[in-house]
Formats: sequence, structure tokens, C-alpha cells
Amino acid sequence: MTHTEQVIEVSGLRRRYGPSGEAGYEAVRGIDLNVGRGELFALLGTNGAGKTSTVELLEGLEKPTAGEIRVLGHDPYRERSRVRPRTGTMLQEGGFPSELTVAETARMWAGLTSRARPTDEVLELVGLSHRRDVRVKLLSGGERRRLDLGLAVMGRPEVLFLDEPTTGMDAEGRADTWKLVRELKEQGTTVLLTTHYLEEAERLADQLAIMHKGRIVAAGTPAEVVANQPARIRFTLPAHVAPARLPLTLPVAVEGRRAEVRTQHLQQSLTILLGWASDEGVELADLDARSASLEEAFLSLARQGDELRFEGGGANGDAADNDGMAWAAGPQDGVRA
Ligand SMILES: Nc1ncnc2c1ncn2[C@@H]1O[C@H](COP(=O)(O)OP(=O)(O)OP(=O)(O)O)[C@@H](O)[C@H]1O
Repeated sequence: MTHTEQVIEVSGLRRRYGPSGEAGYEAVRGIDLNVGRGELFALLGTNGAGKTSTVELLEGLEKPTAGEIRVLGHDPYRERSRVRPRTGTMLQEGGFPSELTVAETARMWAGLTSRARPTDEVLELVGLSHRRDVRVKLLSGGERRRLDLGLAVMGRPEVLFLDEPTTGMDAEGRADTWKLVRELKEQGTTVLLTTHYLEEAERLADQLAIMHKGRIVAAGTPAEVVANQPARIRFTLPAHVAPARLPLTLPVAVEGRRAEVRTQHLQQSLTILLGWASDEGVELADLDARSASLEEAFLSLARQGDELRFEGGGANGDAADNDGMAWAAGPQDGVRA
């Protein structure tokens, strides 16, 4: 068995703003996570879930209220000088003088960075060569994010922290950014990022965690997180077929003529449904069967978030989510154990 070196190790991490008690606010409430070398880890979550607060702790910018962090084997806050040269950070708000041009900013940054890539190479990497003589204050939001990203990768970091790297970018900018992130990952860079673009996280991440109100409510590979959510089969019943005729073994919700089955066993449920339709001579219009997406998993977890039990750092959701539809056979099949 190969042993993956853990590059980021976090246990029992907490971050409180303000005083203890009601007057303060605990943004990070005891999270654990591990990221192996060369992995891409996506930290997802609702607004205000605590993602940025967590990333700032990992970057060593702030001191945790409680818990342990190791980045490349060191405490990023107390041993900042050992960790910082080996990491690259892209914050939500890049803070550099906006009067400088793009090239001047890159050169200034290169002067502060050990083992810096040539600035031309960096600008090329993030697609800003043609904007090199433009003042930073005149860049669009998406172009600023590209520049932030360029500065973050300038020192050829072993670990790259990207807080919402594609926010404000157009579709082309996002595609370019993810391509660069993929290339860096292929070269062995470990990447921890936050994003609101779930489809992209689903495609790119080796591991992900979904945060809600300071806690991790689901974690694993994208496939594992999605696998805990039910698949859906949707169809329209012909006017002459009463919903009561549908097979009792299926967890069916009906609204008007539109029916929906939620199931952990898509193939089995589909077989039952199609067998029944064939035997009864019923045509199922607009038939659509699909596995859950990360987006559905995310929304469902966020909705359940307040009712989740948080024990042992895991996520155990037992709240049924029926979107207000009337469930004929109960949605139990679609609820995680
Ligand atoms: N300096 C601060 N003082 C007090 N509360 C803060 C401070 N910074 C953040 N918070 C609060 O902590 C919570 C978590 O914020 P954080 O920015 O970490 O969330 P996030 O998951 O990154 O959100 P988003 O997706 O909206 O960027 C929020 O409720 C926020 O209002």
C-alpha cells in the first residue's frame, strides 16, 4: 500500500471573533481535515460558513482559538517563516498598490519572493501578458483575480491556498484558472481552495468538505459525498392513470400529474417502474432518471444543516427533505442512515 504524505493536517480547529460568550462569534467550530501531497481539496459551504476564516488559519495569518494545524509538518502561525516560503496564497481581496501597473506589481512581488518565476512567465500563465502596462486599478474584477493568482504561484509553492479564485471571472477566465490549477496539481502542487462553483469542484477535487455554520457537515471524495444523496426519477403520468396505481414498493411523491421517485437504488427502482409501466401499458412522458449531483447534495445538506447531529466530526443527517411534495410511500429510501 502506498502511503500518502499528509501536507495539511487539521484537528479540532476553532476560531472565535470577539470575546467569549454571547458577545463574540465562533466562526469555526471544531473541524478536522487532512490533505495529502498533490491533492486538490475543495472547501465548500454556504455564505458565512467559515471557509475564509479556516483558510486564514491554514495560511498562518491568524492564530486559532483552539486546535492544531500542521502545514508541511509545521505550525503555520508559530513557525510562519518556515512555512510561508513554501506556500502560495490568494486571498479574497488582493491588497497591492493599485497605482502600479500589472508588470510593476509582478516585479515588486518577485522581489519579495524566493525562487521566483520570471514575471513574464507568470503573466503568461494567467493570461495577462497583453495587460502588462495597465494600472492595476483599471483592471476588471476578473483580471485582478488573475493577477492575484499569478502572484500566488510566483514562488512555485508546494502548497497553494486559493480563496474563491474564480469569483468575478467570466466563463473563459474560470476555465483558464481551472486549467492552470490542474496543471499545477499535475506538477505535484497541493491545492486547497474554496469555491461557490460546485460543478467545478465536483470535477476537479480529489477530496472535499462542505461547511455549514462553522462545522463540516459532509466530507470525502465528490463521489462519496454525492453517493449519500438519493437519485431521482421524474415522469408525468397520463391523465387516465391514478397515482394510486403506481407500484407500492416505490417511494413516489406526486404533485398534479408529475411524479418523482427518490431512491438510493436507482437501477432497482427504475426496473420496478419500467416493468410496471410495460405491464400496465402506461406511457411515462418526460421520463428523466439521474444520480444526485454535488449541487443537490450541497443544497440538501445546507437545508438539513441546522438539524444535523455533529458527533465525532462526522455528518449524520436524518432530516427528510421532501420539497413540499406529498410522499406516497415515504422518502425513507432516500435518507441516509
Ligand atoms: N473579523 C470578524 N469579526 C467578526 N465576525 C467575523 C469576522 N470575520 C468573519 N466573521 C463572521 O464569521 C462567519 C464566517 O465568515 P467567513 O468569511 O469565514 O465565511 P465564508 O464561509 O468564507 O463565507 P462566504 O462564502 O460568504 O465568503 C460569518 O458569520 C462572518 O460574519
